[in-house]
Amino acid sequence: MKIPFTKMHGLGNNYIYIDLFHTVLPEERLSELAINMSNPNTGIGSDGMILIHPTENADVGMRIFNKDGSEGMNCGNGLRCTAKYAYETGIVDRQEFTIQTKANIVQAIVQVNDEGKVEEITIDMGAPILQREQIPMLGEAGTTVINEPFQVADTTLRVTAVSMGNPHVITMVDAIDHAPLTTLGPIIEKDERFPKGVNTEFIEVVSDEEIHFRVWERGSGITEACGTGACAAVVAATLNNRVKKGKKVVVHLAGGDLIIEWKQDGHIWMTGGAETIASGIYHA
Ligand SMILES: N[C@H](CCC[C@H](N)C(=O)O)C(=O)O
Repeated sequence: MKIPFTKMHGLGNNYIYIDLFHTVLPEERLSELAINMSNPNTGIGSDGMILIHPTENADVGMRIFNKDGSEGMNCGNGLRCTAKYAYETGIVDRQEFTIQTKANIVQAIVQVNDEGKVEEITIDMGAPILQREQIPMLGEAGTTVINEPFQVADTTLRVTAVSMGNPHVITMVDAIDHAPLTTLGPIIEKDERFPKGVNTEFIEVVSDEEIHFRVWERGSGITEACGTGACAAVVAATLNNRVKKGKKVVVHLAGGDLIIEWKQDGHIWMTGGAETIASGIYHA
């Protein structure tokens, strides 16, 4: 099977994009394709696969698969790349449009340069989900998880849990370069207290408008950036009274910066770039 693809990245968080407006893929092979295409040795190499697809519920739909073949519910960097692709290929003909994910429907706004190329994208990511059982995380239903002691390996972290449609658990550290990302990331990812797994973030809050951020992603391990994770990090820092609602926060991810604002209306807005790396034909 020959599959046209476009490889794109948002701050180094890179995926293989398949345009299902012009290509058909068998549903039963999607997980296998994500694993095989993501392999840097025998495939194209990426953090996973993203499908851009028609939907009656929005102008365009997006599905994300991690490199282990699991399907995620949402993807912030993927949304910015999907918005860029949809505008530049004419799937949409407006600079403001909607994108449906498995988690929700978001509003995208693209900034276009003189050559008709999308340079910057803002996504209204909607409101975060904070109820423990909706993260999901085990424990007393109806409660939130803010600065909660979390025993793991031989240490006790203080964690805050936030869902952006996908689960995130955030720990504030004093120095981001010493965050136990590679040691605790994979353990927390599979911890039974997170029945659907979890994306694990460590953040260093520099001021009420600046955060350093690193992530171990569910299903993909360490990535250069995680847009939903950056949103969850700003929510966590706000819930811990380290930043203020209604203020733009610069989140420094390994691959670059995102501007995140948790607005007074409860929605989170994410602004950042997206780049096209290459396109071609994958031989499945
Ligand atoms: N990198 C993505 C998140 C992927 C989430 C995925 N790892 C999962 O939830 O299983 C982002 O930019 O938001």
